[in-house]
Amino acid sequence: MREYDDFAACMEKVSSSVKQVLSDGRLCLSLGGDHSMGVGTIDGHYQAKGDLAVLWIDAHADINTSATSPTGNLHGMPVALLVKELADYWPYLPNMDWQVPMLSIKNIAYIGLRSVDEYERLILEKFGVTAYAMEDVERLGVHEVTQRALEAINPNGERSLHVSFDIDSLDPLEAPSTGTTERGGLSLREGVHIMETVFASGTLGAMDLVEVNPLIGSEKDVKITVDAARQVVRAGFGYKRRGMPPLLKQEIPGYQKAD
Ligand SMILES: NC(=[NH2+])NCCC[C@H](N)C(=O)O
Ligand SMILES: [Mn+2]
Repeated sequence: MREYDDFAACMEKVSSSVKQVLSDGRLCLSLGGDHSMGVGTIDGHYQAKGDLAVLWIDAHADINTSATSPTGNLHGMPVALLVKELADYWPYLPNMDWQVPMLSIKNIAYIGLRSVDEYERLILEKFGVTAYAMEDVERLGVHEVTQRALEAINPNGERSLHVSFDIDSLDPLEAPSTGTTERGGLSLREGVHIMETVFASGTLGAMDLVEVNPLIGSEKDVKITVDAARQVVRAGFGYKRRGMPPLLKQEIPGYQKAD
């Protein structure tokens, strides 16, 4: 596993920071960076709120173990580290004793998949994971897919929702500055719609926005990628494309009473 020691040390800190923010009664937004970050953010969320629902929006399933990964890259493994159903498929991991896989694989749903490794596919099938790939977005439309995903993992809206949004879920035309682009992805509009639906559910506890890499691509590539990330995030926290009235003043300026 590449850069394992840094990962283990860093995630323990991420987990305790996220736990702290959520225990203070705030919402938590984590920006990345490598998607392996989800191990820390979701662990911290779980410790603060207990039973969670996780919406994983990604081109990839990120559910490889060290034994199935074709690359050894930790950003392809976070979901497998988090779920209890896969705990017995890992060797002993040094410096990860703080992390106990508590999440049920039944409480995770994917949207946007289009690059899934063979053993990842086997895992998704074996455990009946809720997974809406790009062909499902085409068939059902993004609104229906998002509603069904949320219904599957959080039917009563009682669980705190964690959204882990990988910018590579978007089409590389919309978000080129990321390490593992896959063509044929979500449009920015679809990404924004998913997050508007999440906001409307009133269940969001914490969100990750990951894999934005400003070292990849031209200045223009970086600009459109960061702007896409910004739009996705603000939709999740309540921004409306139809516009927002002023927060403080509710009178229209310039009014003069005719006499
Ligand atoms: N977060 C990501 N960009 N993940 C890409 C994972 C690619 C591949 N499935 C792997 O395990 O290496
Ligand atoms: Mn990912």
